[in-house]
Amino acid sequence: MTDLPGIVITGASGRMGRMLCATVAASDKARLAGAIERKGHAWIGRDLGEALGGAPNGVIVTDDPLDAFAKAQAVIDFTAPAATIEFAKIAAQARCVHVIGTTGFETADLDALAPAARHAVQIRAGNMSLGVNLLTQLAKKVAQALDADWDIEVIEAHHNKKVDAPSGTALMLGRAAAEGRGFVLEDNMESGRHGITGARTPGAIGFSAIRGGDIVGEHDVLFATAGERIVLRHIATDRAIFARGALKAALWGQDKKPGQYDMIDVLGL
Ligand SMILES: NC(=O)C1=CN([C@@H]2O[C@H](COP(=O)(O)OP(=O)(O)OC[C@H]3O[C@@H](n4cnc5c(N)ncnc54)[C@H](O)[C@@H]3O)[C@@H](O)[C@H]2O)C=CC1
Ligand SMILES: O=C(O)C1=N[C@H](C(=O)O)C[C@H](O)C1
Repeated sequence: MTDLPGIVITGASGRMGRMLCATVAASDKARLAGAIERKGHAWIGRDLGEALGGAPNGVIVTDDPLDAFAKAQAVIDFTAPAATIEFAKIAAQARCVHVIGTTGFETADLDALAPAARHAVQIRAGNMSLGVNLLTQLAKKVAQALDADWDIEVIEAHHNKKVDAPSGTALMLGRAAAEGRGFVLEDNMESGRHGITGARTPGAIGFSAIRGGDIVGEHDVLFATAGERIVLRHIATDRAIFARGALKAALWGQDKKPGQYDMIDVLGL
């Protein structure tokens, strides 16, 4: 046992869970304190290191988050909205920093997350990478600088197992552009065009989603007007960028007051 902050990974067997376990285990600033999977999962009761295909590491995968969170200082959670809402309540009880990478929340889900942040630090972002968070700032600036006759479209591409659309990142970029234009995204967004849609709604921010193969995550913010276009683009080729950002957030949150934060706060952008 060391004095390093202990971190629990939820959804440890998932695409991001595996990457997070490896990132925390390799860090000299944190220790891997626990691994959670859903009830009935084949990894429950197994040594995490062995389940990941390597040497035993002494971390036993559990479906009991309260016991695991109580022995840790932070939880990194890339799972699913319903699971994350439950983890938020338990992180608040255990006074653990809760880093939320999960996407696909409805408005009611976000409302359900809020009370837990009265007791614990909650850091949530649809994308934990430095590049995307920087791009949100650029999207806001460009949207602010251009006239309303520049149409804004967000185009995203992901692997064929992704369950939510638009992606959390696309929504972050769309929200930033809407903020630059001085409106709330939900008041003027268009997604899933199909059939006789009619002409584009002036001023709306449009969303398109591509799903295929093993694409890690690609996002364009397109600004288009008569005679010219600007494209802001981010391409993720390695999930390690998200895991590194999440670990940074977990460490950053250690001395912060309870409340809701995002990666702009963590990165100081
Ligand atoms: N914010 C960011 O930077 C990023 C966010 N994501 C988001 O993270 C989430 C997970 O993505 P992936 O790892 O690709 O999905 P995945 O499906 O590979 O993994 C999800 C894991 O969560 C586990 N899980 C689900 N319910 C659970 C519960 N109640 N208790 C414990 N474990 C539970 C599943 O068993 C699975 O192992 C998605 O919402 C995705 O959009 C993904 C990459 C980056
Ligand atoms: O599900 C994914 O894979 C990803 N999800 C996040 C999102 O919804 O934007 C971040 C990244 O693009 C990968």
